[in-house]
Amino acid sequence: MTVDVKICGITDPVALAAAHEAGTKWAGFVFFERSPRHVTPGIAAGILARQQGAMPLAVGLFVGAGDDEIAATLRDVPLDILQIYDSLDRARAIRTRFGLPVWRSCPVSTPGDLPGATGLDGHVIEPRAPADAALPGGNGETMNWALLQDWRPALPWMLAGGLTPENVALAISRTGACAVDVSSGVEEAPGRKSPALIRNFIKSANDPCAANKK
Ligand SMILES: O=C(O)c1ccccc1N[C@@H]1O[C@H](COP(=O)(O)O)[C@@H](O)[C@H]1O
Repeated sequence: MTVDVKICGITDPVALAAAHEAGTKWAGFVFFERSPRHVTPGIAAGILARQQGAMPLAVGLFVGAGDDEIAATLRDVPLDILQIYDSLDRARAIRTRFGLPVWRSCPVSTPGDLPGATGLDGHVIEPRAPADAALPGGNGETMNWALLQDWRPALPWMLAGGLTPENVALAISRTGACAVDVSSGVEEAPGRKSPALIRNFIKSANDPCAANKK
């Protein structure tokens, strides 16, 4: 079984090329100004334009964004999927308005937080950020994987939160995730992706024995 990987918070063409060559399925661009990985639509469009030939699916990450902001971004950037940090109703409205697949980020701290059949296209399952955190995600915090043990997901989902080349295989074996999402765990500094860490992460995610090597 191949585990699909999303490398989130791409800020330069070298990182996108490294992620693509290593086999990532999705490349995420963060359109949230408070993030150290924030890119403008112009920067994201420029990075995508530099990538020749085949390329990962482009995911745009939005936090509490209005329709005008999303529409303006889509005018410049050929996004394939929208990753939304907002209420379920708002995520559904965005899906209807823009006609693109929508993945909703779901902060999980109890089993009751796990989503059912929402009518969206998928969910990103991640830890609930502390109330005083500057960002709702991308904080390098790991969630309690045991919460997912008896969950029967109704839609595609990916596991996120504090994943690294060192712990991703264990996370997959504990949760049964078929897709994983990483941002800070493949960086050499906030907002600066490391091609070597990206390669190691994707390799570990697909090495069934890596969880036993720790
Ligand atoms: O990456 C960011 O800067 C970010 C900002 C605001 C919301 C979400 C963000 N990232 C997402 O958070 C999770 C986990 O990230 P990490 O691996 O723990 O750093 C992931 O879904 C990112 O896409």
